[in-house]
Amino acid sequence: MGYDTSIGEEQNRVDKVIEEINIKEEQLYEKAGGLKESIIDLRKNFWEDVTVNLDEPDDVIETQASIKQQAELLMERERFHGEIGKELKTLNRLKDSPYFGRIDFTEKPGHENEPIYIGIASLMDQAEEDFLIYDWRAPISSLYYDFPPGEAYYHTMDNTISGEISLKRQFIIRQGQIKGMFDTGVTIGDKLLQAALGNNASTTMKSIVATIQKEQNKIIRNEHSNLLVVQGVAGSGKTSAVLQRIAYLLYRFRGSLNSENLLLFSPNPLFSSYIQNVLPELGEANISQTIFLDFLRKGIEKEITIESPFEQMEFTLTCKDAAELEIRRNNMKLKSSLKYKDILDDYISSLLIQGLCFRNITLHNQVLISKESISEYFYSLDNSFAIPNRLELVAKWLLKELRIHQQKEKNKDWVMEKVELLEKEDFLQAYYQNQQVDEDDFSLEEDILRAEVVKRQFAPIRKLVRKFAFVNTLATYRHLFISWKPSPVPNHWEVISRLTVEAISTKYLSWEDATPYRYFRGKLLGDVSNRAIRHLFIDEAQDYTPFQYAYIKDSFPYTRMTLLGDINQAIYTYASDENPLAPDLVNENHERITLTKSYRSTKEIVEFTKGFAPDGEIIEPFERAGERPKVIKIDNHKLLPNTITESIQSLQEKDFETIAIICKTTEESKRLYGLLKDNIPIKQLHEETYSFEKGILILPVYLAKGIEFDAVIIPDASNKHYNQESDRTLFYTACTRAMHSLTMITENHLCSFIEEASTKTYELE
Ligand SMILES: Nc1ncnc2c1ncn2[C@@H]1O[C@H](COP(=O)(O)OP(=O)(O)OP(=O)(O)O)[C@@H](O)[C@H]1O
Repeated sequence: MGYDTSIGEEQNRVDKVIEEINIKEEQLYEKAGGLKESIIDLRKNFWEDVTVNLDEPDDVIETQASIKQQAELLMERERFHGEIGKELKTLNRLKDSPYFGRIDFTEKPGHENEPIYIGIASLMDQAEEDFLIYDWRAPISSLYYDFPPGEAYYHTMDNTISGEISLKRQFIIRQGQIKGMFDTGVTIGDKLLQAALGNNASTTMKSIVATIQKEQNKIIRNEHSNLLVVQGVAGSGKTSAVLQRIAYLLYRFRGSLNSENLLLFSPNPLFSSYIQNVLPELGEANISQTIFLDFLRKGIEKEITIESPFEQMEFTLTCKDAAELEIRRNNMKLKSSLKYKDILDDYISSLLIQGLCFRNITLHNQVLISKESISEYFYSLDNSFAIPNRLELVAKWLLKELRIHQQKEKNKDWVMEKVELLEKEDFLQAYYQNQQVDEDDFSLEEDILRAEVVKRQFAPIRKLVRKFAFVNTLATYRHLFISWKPSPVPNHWEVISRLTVEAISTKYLSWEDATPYRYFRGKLLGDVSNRAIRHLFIDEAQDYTPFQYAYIKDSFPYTRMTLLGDINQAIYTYASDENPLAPDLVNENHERITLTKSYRSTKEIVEFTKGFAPDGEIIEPFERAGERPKVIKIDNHKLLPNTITESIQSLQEKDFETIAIICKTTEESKRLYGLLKDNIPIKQLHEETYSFEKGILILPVYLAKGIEFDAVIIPDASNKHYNQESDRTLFYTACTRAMHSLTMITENHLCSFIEEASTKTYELE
């Protein structure tokens, strides 16, 4: 029998739990206070408590040990202080809302029926015997997510425990008061989910712990897959699930895994800030996030300009010159492919014998060591050694040569000029560093100062040599298109070569060349694989080309990966029609989870977008009602600003707070912004926008990836604007950003995608 308690009794329990929390909090404050004083004391008296004696070697060792011991003590206390702070924060959160779920579970056979309350963290009673609250990530809590009332089981580390759930209850508790309580039936009762999804959009993503769905729970709790691939339709909770997964892994492997071991690749800076609250809300530290462009940038010379994926997209969507576009597309297609990786590998092998380009080593524009002599030295070394190993030997040789040059330079005139420019402190430092100087011997003094000046001039050169800066990787890459012929020669190789050489000559890398170049550079200079990152999460994985994905795998060979994406939203299809989510491309061992239910948008919006989604038949809407999407036809483009303004007014009357005008390109978004900005308070979002406020926003679709808004207006849904098959995923992505309302405006003809949707699924005005 379950404890079918009434709301009054449940509130009593909440009050009691809060009392316990208060007591715990008090105790922690006391501990923290005492600890803080002891840390301050320790810091103050650090040197007094250390035995310092440097007379004999043994004493030195003892002194070192004593310092180390004292430092460790301090660090340990500080760490403990940090942990208390974290615990206090969690208690504070629990005080507001101690839990969101309860299940009454009877373990078979003949066990007692036990109510289990689930919240964002565990809490024990004062005797440390019973759990007042179970962490949502505890093994037993999975019952709440995986089963309706009835037979159920969960896995512990080494066992499976079966039993029966007699009650399943959801709570909404705010400021310690129960605001809602629902007993759920056979389906996880989604009153709570209904309520959560019906809310207005927020400018930062929220955690979904209270309403995780069974399929999402599989993603969150997956522990054994080295590669987990999630294909989930728009709004199916991929991003939400991956963030809860991170929190789960940090909890499950606490002690051996921390936030520095995890890395998330996100689609744009706006998205990064959009999700930044979720982990702290769950009491976990944020993990590192980066956009792929920034990740590449770190390994490419600073003086090279790299095109961003958005610039590439903007070019493709706005280029009016068909021939130029064709060449560029061919370039993208080749350089996105694994075939191109093979070409690079062949070229790299050929460089073992000849062709590597070097740079002169110069001082004040005078060549000290010429590139020809570096090349000669390099190619005199045993060619069975890998290139990076040979470069290591070249660097050693160069450093030795530089020492000889340094000696020679010392007596030149320019050195004396620089000596005179030395600052007083530098002067003294150089002078006294050399203690055996005879103070009356001026020639020795000059010698020391000259040596100091030359050493300083050579220091940056030596540093660059250690970094192999004497190898000109960009020129070597360029030569691939000038003096080398791949075999077999790929289609359009000649025009592709011309295009690439032209760009590289101005130190510009197109987005399609950025990853291949980074890969190439790594192979020449010797990339060390990243061992610190134990889990890598790639959101919007469908937007990575096969080459990029192969490069990522190469860079993180020991890392577990979770790829999340949606083939329907593959907006870079013009560059590559293969993507890393496609089953035939992921040929290594992996586990695949498919999410088909869409939670973000109302049923009406999902029914409409399903009509033209590339893989539409599998999309299921969540039962949340709203108005049908609206298509407004105008006869003249001059009416557009007014039509948009009127739509916004009517949306605001319905209390929608975040209204996004989603354009196809930045060009369109700039133009429209110009037309609207004097009439309505509107914010334009661009590639460098890092956060946004509620209100009226205008942005291109590729920056809206992963984000959602109360209402979306598509200002030009005509067949002139969305006219290519490759526009389908763009249009689908734009429409699926809407939670509650979708409006499309078109002059003349509707785009073919709308026409593919059943006319019953939208309203035509
Ligand atoms: N189990 C859930 N409980 C509550 N809300 C949920 C749940 N799953 C998804 N949502 C909500 O649905 C919306 C979409 O989720 P999310 O952004 O994670 O989906 P996605 O699959 O990454 O979408 P897209 O691919 O379209 O960017 C969010 O508002 C999220 O909070």
